[in-house]
Amino acid sequence: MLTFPKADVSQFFRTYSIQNFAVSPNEEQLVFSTNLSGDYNLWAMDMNQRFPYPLTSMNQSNHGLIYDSNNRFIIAAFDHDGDENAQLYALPPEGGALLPIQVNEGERHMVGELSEDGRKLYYTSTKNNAAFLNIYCYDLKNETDELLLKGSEGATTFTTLSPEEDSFLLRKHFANTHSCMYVHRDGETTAITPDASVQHTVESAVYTSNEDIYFATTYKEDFSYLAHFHVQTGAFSKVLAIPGESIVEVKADQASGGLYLHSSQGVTDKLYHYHPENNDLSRLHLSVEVIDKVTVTKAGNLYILGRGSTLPMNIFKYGKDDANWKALTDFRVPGIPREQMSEPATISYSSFDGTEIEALYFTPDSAADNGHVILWPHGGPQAAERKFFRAMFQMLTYEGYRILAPNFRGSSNYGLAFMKMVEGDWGHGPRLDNIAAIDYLIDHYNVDPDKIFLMGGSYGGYMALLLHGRHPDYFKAVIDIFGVSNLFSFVHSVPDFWKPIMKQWVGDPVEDKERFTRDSPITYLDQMTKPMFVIQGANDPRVVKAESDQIVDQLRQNNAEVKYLVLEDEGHGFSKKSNEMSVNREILAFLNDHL
Ligand SMILES: CC(=O)N[C@@H](C)C(=O)N[C@@H](C)C(=O)O
Repeated sequence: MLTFPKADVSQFFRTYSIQNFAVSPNEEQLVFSTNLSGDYNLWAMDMNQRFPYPLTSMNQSNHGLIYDSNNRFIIAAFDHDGDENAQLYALPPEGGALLPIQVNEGERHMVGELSEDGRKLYYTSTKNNAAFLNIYCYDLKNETDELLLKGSEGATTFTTLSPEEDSFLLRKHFANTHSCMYVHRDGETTAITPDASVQHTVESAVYTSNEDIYFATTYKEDFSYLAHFHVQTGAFSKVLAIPGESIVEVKADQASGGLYLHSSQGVTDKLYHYHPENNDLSRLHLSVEVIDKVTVTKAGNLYILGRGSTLPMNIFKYGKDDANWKALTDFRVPGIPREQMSEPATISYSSFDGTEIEALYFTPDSAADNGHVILWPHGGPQAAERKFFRAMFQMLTYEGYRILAPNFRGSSNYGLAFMKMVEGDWGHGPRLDNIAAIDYLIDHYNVDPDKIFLMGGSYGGYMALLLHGRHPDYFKAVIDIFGVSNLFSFVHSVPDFWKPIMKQWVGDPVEDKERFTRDSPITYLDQMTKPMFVIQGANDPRVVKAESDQIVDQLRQNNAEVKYLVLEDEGHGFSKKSNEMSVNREILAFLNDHL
């Protein structure tokens, strides 16, 4: 009877996101960081009532959240307008004024854990050790701060406290594909894998008793598996591998004596319950495609934060009686049911050297299809494009665009060896994997080679710039969102605690001068002939504004067509709804102008 108007761009951004959550130990309250009011704040819901109420009004992103085990207060970390310098505060469960716990301008703090009595806060900070970080313990009663461990060799972070609080686990980050975990007891620091000098990762670890540690590692394997370390004897053993999957998160289920294992495989995740005692592994069905966080309470209740290609981030509780997930939040896209959104196809192609690459391909409804493809190289680069909701992708497919997102070599979730393939090769193999993705689509999916756009953020922005400079004929127009433009300046401008990993990750500007020149987009200014749109957050600490400034300045000196948008109150992403909406409106307008 009634015909409603087509959705406006903004409708896709009228869904909200969740950065983090915590459940009160008595399970009466759920606390979460969401941009429900437009900017990120902490909100809460009483479990018996489930209507959200605000706890904070500071309008900043959350970088850590823990609840006192006696339900008296919450510890939370917030940065300022995207600068990622998280400061630590305490607040009452009812919300209100924040009590500063560690607020040191220009420093970054990472929340660790609270002692069982809620008196001691273990945390990591850049203060006094910007490159390797330090681990501290702050006494909330006496207001005294104790240095527990000075970081060295790689960024050193606190991870877990032992049940008797006489030891803790710490992680050293030597590279994204080389990070080891150590147990620190009686002044001694011991690796929980047999040889820390062998390149491998330790992803996640839990104490199941004061002497038993279960963790996920790639030690001498390509895919991460479950391992065990006995603190007293120092014995390491491999416990369980799931073929083709990487175990990325391990959570103890004290109530059953078992473990929850979160595994990843390419573009999706899986969840298992495992009993080390009887080796019993059972898979839980999921209500999401990708899990962002798993929490298990003392009573044994399981909560997850997760999302899917057509499902915005939501928090779910697992019902053990009916083996079903109950949604505690209900973020959705107003007016657009999930069936009307684009569910991507997972495709696989052989790249220039025979390496098999997986990609997600989003297509619009055939009536809306404008025949144009947007190539989206993801960021990281040691991350992956997965089946997680992106309002921008759903908005663009609704508007008629197809999106191709390849998990080029170097992407995570395909094994350690694949992830290593981008190290010291930022601009050759991954670039050609992106070109092979387009060629594959042209050959197999009836795509017109004259209808291809290019857009990416961060490393994806770097790749968009590089592809533009080296393969301009492939693309109609290019959007770079906080992309690296110059490897020489990038390696010096990243946060100090990233610097120890730069040599393995990107290379050495002196030894690898020739490769840095060849792989820096700024080398190819003269070939950047297509219309460009560059977007940058002024406070971005990862890819600093100077990366975008320099390429825009030089392109303009070359009389190239380049539009430049700087967001003064953002960092590495768009945390404020008003910014997210206006940026996406401009992205759509730019693409439509160059159809
Ligand atoms: C050290 C590291 O790998 N950082 C990534 C998470 C990251 O932020 N990379 C940037 C360059 C990006 O592509 O997002």
